[in-house]
Amino acid sequence: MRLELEAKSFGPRQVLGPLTLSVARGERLAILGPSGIGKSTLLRILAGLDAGYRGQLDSADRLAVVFQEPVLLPWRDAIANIAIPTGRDAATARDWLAQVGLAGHETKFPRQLSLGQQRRLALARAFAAGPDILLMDEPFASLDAGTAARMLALTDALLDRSGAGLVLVTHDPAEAAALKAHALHLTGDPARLQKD
Ligand SMILES: Nc1ncnc2c1ncn2[C@@H]1O[C@H](COP(=O)(O)OP(=O)(O)OP(=O)(O)O)[C@@H](O)[C@H]1O
Repeated sequence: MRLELEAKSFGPRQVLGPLTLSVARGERLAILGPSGIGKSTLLRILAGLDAGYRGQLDSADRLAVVFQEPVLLPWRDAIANIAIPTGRDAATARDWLAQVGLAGHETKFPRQLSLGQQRRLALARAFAAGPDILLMDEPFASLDAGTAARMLALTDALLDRSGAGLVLVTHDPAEAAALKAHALHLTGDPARLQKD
């Protein structure tokens, strides 16, 4: 996918652009920058969730998005949380749960899972959709160090296995390094992308 962003504004205030970003299967990018610079805004544009900008987004790729909040179906168990949004059957959903270390939790509801487990469920759902490109917005924030490290390793392994590309939004350069992602920095006002 490729984004040529001339400008993104909220009211009179331009927050982003001009900037260009492209990513393909097998490539990993991390978008770094301080709070409020426009990282989430950029990711939402890439995900097609915000069409209010000047520029062009070209994407024939299948995308999956992982947000900081796991955004699960509260009244459905873990299997249904994968099967319903992705259209996969229960056996496939079960297999994905096992791959993210959630075997034995198949019939639990999201509220019966810890935040780390909910995040892994959201990760399994994203990969179950078979994306070409995975878009992630701070998915490792507010986890304890051990849980975050395990989830980073899991994400790395699933990206390797699936061949999916990655755009990771984070304020933490260590996460970019752990995922072997090429780091791009948002800087300035309005913010533009700068290579390492
Ligand atoms: N819906 C909106 N309406 C008006 N301003 C907005 C809106 N969404 C974001 N902004 C502003 O745009 C700028 C970029 O916000 P954004 O959430 O993309 O930053 P961020 O880098 O993701 O920050 P954080 O790391 O804290 O999540 C901020 O100044 C924010 O206040």
